[in-house]
Amino acid sequence: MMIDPHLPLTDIHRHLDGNIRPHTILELGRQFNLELPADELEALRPHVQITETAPDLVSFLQKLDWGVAVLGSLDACRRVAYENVQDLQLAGIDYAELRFSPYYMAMKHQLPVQGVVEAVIDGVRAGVRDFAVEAKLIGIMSRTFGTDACLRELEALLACRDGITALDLAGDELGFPGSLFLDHFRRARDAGWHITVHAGEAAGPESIWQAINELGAERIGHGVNAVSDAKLMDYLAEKRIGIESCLTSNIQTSTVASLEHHPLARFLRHGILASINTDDPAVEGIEIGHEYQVAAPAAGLSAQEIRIAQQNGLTTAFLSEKEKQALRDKKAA
Ligand SMILES: O=c1[nH]cnc2c1ncn2[C@@H]1O[C@H](CO)[C@@H](O)[C@H]1O
Ligand SMILES: [Zn+2]
Repeated sequence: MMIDPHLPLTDIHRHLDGNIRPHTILELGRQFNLELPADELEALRPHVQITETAPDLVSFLQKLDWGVAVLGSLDACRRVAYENVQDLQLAGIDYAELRFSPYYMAMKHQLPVQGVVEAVIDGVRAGVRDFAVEAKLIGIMSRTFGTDACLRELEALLACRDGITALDLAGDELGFPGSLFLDHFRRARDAGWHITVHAGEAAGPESIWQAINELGAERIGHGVNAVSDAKLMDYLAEKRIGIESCLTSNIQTSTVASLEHHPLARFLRHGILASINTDDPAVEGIEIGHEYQVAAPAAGLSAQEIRIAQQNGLTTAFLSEKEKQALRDKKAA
């Protein structure tokens, strides 16, 4: 029993556009008359789910493409957002930060980017009402499509700034370094948003320093390559910068060779506020329970360390102290 039932279970690194159900991909494909690589579930699965380790991050990310390719209308975006909240309930998650890239979702069918943001906010709001879980939204800029596309999605997100809690940067970290996005993040900070950045996943520790010092990151997505920089390890602990670890994802992207080599246990033993999260559950074919029950023990975490990681998820969540306490009280009862 690796999940403490008396503590809130969180998932603070979870892409809603990386968690589109294969069954929904089939249905939307039919609805919009789209050519899919297969027309039944088992044959579709290898096209939308990782079946063997991808050689690198960018190859892994291609598996997300069919999910967004079937988003033929804003209603489809709303549906996918709504189903994502139902998935939280099914997984036993009490609180999640769901992240999404509106430009990536809009791209294939040239949907209005701001319309996508509104549809996602709407779908999540309906889901939270119907499924009795808590969720907040993080806007993603997909660096892979360049600085101009990122500006477009930033502006669409800013138009709905009250429905969004934080800004993130995801996609091809090696091809598009954080230094290209200084102005984008200045505007996000001015809007009063929290900041988290995918860093130190494909690139080295310098990318993590850059995210903290130049982009204003309060948390780091993945951050695996921090282990090679002792000063950075100290800094992360001292400044209480959260590391959003995603164990299975890091194996599937070939970021880490195997779970026993994953740095999460070293982060925790160093006093870093690292947490356990899914990343892209439908694409990975896992859920949060698997990360706690199977992946974390395989990564060398003791039961007590897993419990600390569970606490760290709430500690580093983009919530007020009052909101965190309300979640704790609900579980302790
Ligand atoms: O593990 C990851 N590392 C970096 N970027 C990611 C990861 N998973 C998904 N995305 C990126 O996030 C956006 C969709 O939310 C897309 O840009 C996708 O490529
Ligand atoms: Zn991610």
